This record gives sequence, C-alpha cells and structure tokens, in this order.
Amino acid sequence: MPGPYPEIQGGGSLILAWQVRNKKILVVGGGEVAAGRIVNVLNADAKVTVVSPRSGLNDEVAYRVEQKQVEHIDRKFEPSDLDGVDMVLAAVDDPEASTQIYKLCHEKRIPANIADVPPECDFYFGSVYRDGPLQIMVSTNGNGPKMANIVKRRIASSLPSNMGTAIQRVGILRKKLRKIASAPEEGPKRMQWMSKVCEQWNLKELCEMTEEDMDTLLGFYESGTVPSLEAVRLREADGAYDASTPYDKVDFKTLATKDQAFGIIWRESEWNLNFQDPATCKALTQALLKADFGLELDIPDDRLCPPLPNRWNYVAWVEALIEYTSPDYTLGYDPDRKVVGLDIGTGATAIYAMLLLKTRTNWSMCVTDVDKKSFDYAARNLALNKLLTRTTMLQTTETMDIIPLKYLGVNKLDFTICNPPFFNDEAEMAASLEGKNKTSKPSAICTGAPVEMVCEGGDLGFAKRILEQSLLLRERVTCRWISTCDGKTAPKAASGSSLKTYGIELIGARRRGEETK
Ligand SMILES: C[C@@]1(CC(=O)O)C2=NC(=C\c3[nH]c(c(CCC(=O)O)c3CC(=O)O)Cc3[nH]c(c(CC(=O)O)c3CCC(=O)O)/C=C3\N/C(=C\2)[C@@H](CCC(=O)O)[C@]3(C)CC(=O)O)/[C@H]1CCC(=O)O
Ligand SMILES: NC(=O)c1ccc[n+]([C@@H]2O[C@H](COP(=O)([O-])OP(=O)(O)OC[C@H]3O[C@@H](n4cnc5c(N)ncnc54)[C@H](O)[C@@H]3O)[C@@H](O)[C@H]2O)c1
Repeated sequence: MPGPYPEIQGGGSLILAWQVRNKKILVVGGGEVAAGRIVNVLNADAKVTVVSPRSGLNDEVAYRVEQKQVEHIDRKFEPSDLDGVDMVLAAVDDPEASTQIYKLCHEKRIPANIADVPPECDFYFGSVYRDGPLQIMVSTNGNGPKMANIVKRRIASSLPSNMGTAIQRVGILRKKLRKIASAPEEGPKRMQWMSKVCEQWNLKELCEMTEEDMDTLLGFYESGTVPSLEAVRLREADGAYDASTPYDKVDFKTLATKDQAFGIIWRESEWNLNFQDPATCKALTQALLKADFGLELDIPDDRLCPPLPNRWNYVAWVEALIEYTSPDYTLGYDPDRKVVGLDIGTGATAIYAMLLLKTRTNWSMCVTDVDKKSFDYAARNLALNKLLTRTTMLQTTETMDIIPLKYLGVNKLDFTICNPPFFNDEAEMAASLEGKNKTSKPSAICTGAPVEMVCEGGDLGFAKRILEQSLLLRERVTCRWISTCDGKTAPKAASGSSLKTYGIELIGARRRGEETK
C-alpha cells in the first residue's frame, strides 16, 4: 500500500537552479569540453576565468578570451588559482592533474566537477534545453549521458516555440503585480490570481499580452477575477466597453478610415450621412460592430437594422446589473460565474445575444424568434461569429410561452433581454414611421417588418406578457431580472402604477437622451 506522502526513491541527484550570477568560476582546461562548460556558466552570468596554456585553447575558447567574455591565465593549473573561487570545472586530458584539482577543491570545500570522472564530481552537468527564461535539464544520474541528450531533444520538440516568450510576459506581469500588491499578507491572494491567469489564458494570449493589457488586467486583481484577453482589449477599445460611459458619440471620420465599405459611403455622402438610406444605416452598423466588437453581421434588407450605440448601451446596462447584483455581492466581472440570459425575439441580427456573448466570454444565451427568416439569419450570424456553441436557439410560435423554459431545456435564467414590438397594429406602425402627429419624421429609416414591429398591445402589451409569465415561473426558476428596451409607452406605464400591482418595484432604468425612465 503506498503511503499518503511521496515515496522516497533514493539514488538521485538534487536538481537545482544554482544562482551563480557574478560568482567566480574557474575553468581548468581550454578544449572542447571546457568550451561547453564556459557557455553554460556564462549563460548564468558568472565571472569566468580559464586556466590553460594558450597552445591548448580550441577555437571557441580562444574566441571567448579574445572577446573578453572570460579572463585567461596562460599556463597550467596551480593551487593558488583556487583563491577566492566559488566553483571549479575541470576538463583536462590529464588524469593526474584532474585528481590533484579535485583533492584541493575538496579540502577547500569548493564545489567541483571533473569532466568524465563521476567519483570526483560534487555535481554533474545535464543536458539542457533553453528558451529565454525557460530551462529544462535532463539528468540520467550518470547512467547514459547520450540518453539524457535524446530525452532532452524529445521534450524540446514537444514544446511550442512561443513557450519562452509566454513565460517572459508572465514574469513582467508578476513584477507589476508585486508592485501593486506588495504586502506580505497579500501573498496567497497574489499567487492564486497569478495561477488563474496562467491557467485561463492560453500561450498565444500570454505572448500577445502588451504592457497596456497587463495594466488593464491588473485592474481586476482587487476583485480576484481574471477576464479574458478579449475582454481586456474591448475595455481598452475607445471606452466602448465601459458600461459607465454611454456609447452615444460615433466618430464617423475615424470609422471611415477603419472600414472600407463605410468609408466609401462616408465620402460619397460628402461627410453628411443620409440616415433615411437603408444602405447607409446597414454599413454604419456593420462597421461599428466590426471596429468596436470584432463582430461580423449579415443584415437582410427587409428586417430591422439595429442602431448600435442604442443597443450597446442597453446591453452594457444589463451586464452591469447582473454583475453588481451577483448572489455573493462580489462586484465586477467574475469569469467563473456562469450566467444564462434569454433574448426574446432576437431578430435577424441576434444583436443583443451577440454583444453579450462577445463581451462576456463565459456567459451563454438562449434566443427565440417567431419569424423564420429572422431566426435563420440569427443562426447564420451567430455561426459566422463562432458564438453558436454558446447559444440555445428556439423558433417559437405565437401561442407558445414568451419564456419557453421547457423547450429551451434550461431551469435557470439570470435575466431576459428584449426589444419588444412597439406597435399595436400595422396602421399604427405606418403612421408612426411616416411621422404622423409628430413635428418631424423619424431621424433614421426603419426597415423592420410587421412581424418584428407589431403585437397586440404594442410594447406595453408585450412587456406585460413577459412579466406575467415570469411571475408564474417565479417559484420554479430564478429569473432575477426582466428587462425590455425602452419603447413607446411601456416605460411611462411601468413607472406609473401597473408594476406595483404585481408587488414589483421598477428598480431603475437606463439613461437615454435627456430622459430617465
Ligand atoms: C549531459 C552532458 C552534459 C555536459 O557534459 O555538458 C554530459 N555528458 C554529455 C555527453 C557525453 N558524455 C560522454 C559521451 C559519449 C557517449 C557515452 O559514453 O554515453 C557523451 C555523448 C555525446 O558526446 O554526445 C562521455 C562520458 N560522460 C561521462 C563519462 C564518465 C562515466 O560515465 O563514467 C563518459 C564516458 C567516458 C568513457 O567511457 O570514456 C560522465 C558524465 N557526463 C555527464 C554529462 C554527467 C552525467 C549526466 C547524465 O548521466 O545525465 C557525467 C557523469 C559527469 C559530467 O561530466 O558532468 C553531455 C550531453 C550534452 C548534450 O545534451 O548535448
Ligand atoms: N563529460 C563529457 O561530456 C565529456 C565528453 C568528452 C570528453 N570528456 C573528457 O573531458 C576531458 C577534456 O576533454 P576535451 O575534449 O576538452 O580535451 P582536449 O584535449 O580538447 O582539451 C584538454 C585541455 O586541457 C588543457 N590542459 C591539460 N592539462 C592541463 C593542466 N594541467 N592545467 C590546465 N589545463 C590543462 C589543454 O591545454 C587543453 O585545453 C577529457 O578527460 C575527456 O575524457 C568529457
């Protein structure tokens, strides 16, 4: 029966990473073996002296002497050479001299390696693989040096070529972290957080981590969380990811330089975009999604083209709501917390689901839509952005529950998000889009189809249906937050008395324009 602790095997060597920086190392001999030893110790920043008659130096050792990488004593070994020396490496073709050197070192308690004479070695060399800060040494404990070399090569070939760089980046991050969390009692938290970074980020991401990324990442140390590199970058991008800053100003000029298709429209419009032109709205949304979120979108001509700033502000608000009301009240983004949301009536662009999935890489989404064309496009767009695997899709019918948990196969939702149909009927929709009873037409063209825009009771009717269904589900599921995009009548009605009749308080609403709803 094996014991509870590691079994002692005995007969090995103590493998260490000996720090010889600025220590004095004497190399006796200047042949081929000495040349190899010199490389090893210079790589460890030691101060090296070589004692050997000049006539015995091979080309490589002569080069090191010439380059002043080592000091040279041009004669045979003498006992006084050992004065003030921290380590001796002998590689001479004279067994008597070897034994004398070893004996003297032993007396003076100077650690020594006498090449090829294991009984006269305080330590053996091993076969070493080096990639930047990474060193791997293989030892066969004197059994088969050639085998050590073979094993080393096999290990090296199995390692990715960027391993050394990744380790070097981690080293810089650790240094920075120790600066901001220097107290000794921070130790365990610091180490846990560093381990998390190394486990959660892959080698490529660690290699690509810039100093700016590190500084952003370190901002999460306090909360003990580790966001993905993607999330770190988004946070850096133009502040678009920062939920506290509404995304209401778009710099068209800069966008035109980043996106070719939008650039053409921008120049053709002579720097005055025509928002009544569907192609313009489409190109703008596509360019913004690409530039700010790295998302690709295929938008059909006869379905809603989502205005991005508006949509993102709502999504950012929902993200903040979820994160600042986590069950354990830890603030901020927690990559270990699994969050599941439902996008009701996701539309052809699945815009809410895509923004949520892209900016919260451990969340998953359920999406529904009653319209086949929108549903198919949503699937295509999610697949295009490799977000389909984190999405459960369900094409619903008019008679189905708005929150069809049973069919989605989930028993817990953290939130619902929704862009409700705004109009009671098509006549109301047509009148509104033409700007009837208003001082001016809507500022941008609406390409939405009736199936997206119309339902009984309009947005308020839709919101009420969501609310009633979620109340029925309250006992079974923990759907903590119901939200809908501010529409035409729902916010006013909601902030009035109707919610109160359900025993629910309107917890707040996001800013839009000058109004607070
Ligand atoms: C790893 C490496 C590091 C280095 O020296 O830098 C190293 N030897 C290497 C190569 C190598 N050495 C020899 C051959 C010929 C083939 C063969 O004999 O197998 C080859 C192969 C080649 O040249 O390719 C001959 C040899 N070596 C020793 C003896 C004496 C004995 O065993 O009794 C004899 C027999 C002499 C004879 O029979 O006459 C002794 C030692 N050599 C050690 C290290 C230590 C044990 C490390 C371990 O076991 O893991 C140890 C104990 C002491 C020491 O020197 O530190 C380096 C590979 C570098 C690389 O990776 O490229
Ligand atoms: N461990 C290994 O991997 C390994 C491999 C091959 C050889 N060896 C052994 O290492 C030793 C050296 O091998 P090499 O190929 O470098 O030999 P080499 O003949 O190329 O070099 C011998 C060196 O020792 C110097 N020298 C001789 N006597 C000296 C003294 N008294 N004081 C100072 N310098 C002196 C010579 O000037 C010469 O520079 C040999 O004993 C050899 O068997 C070890």
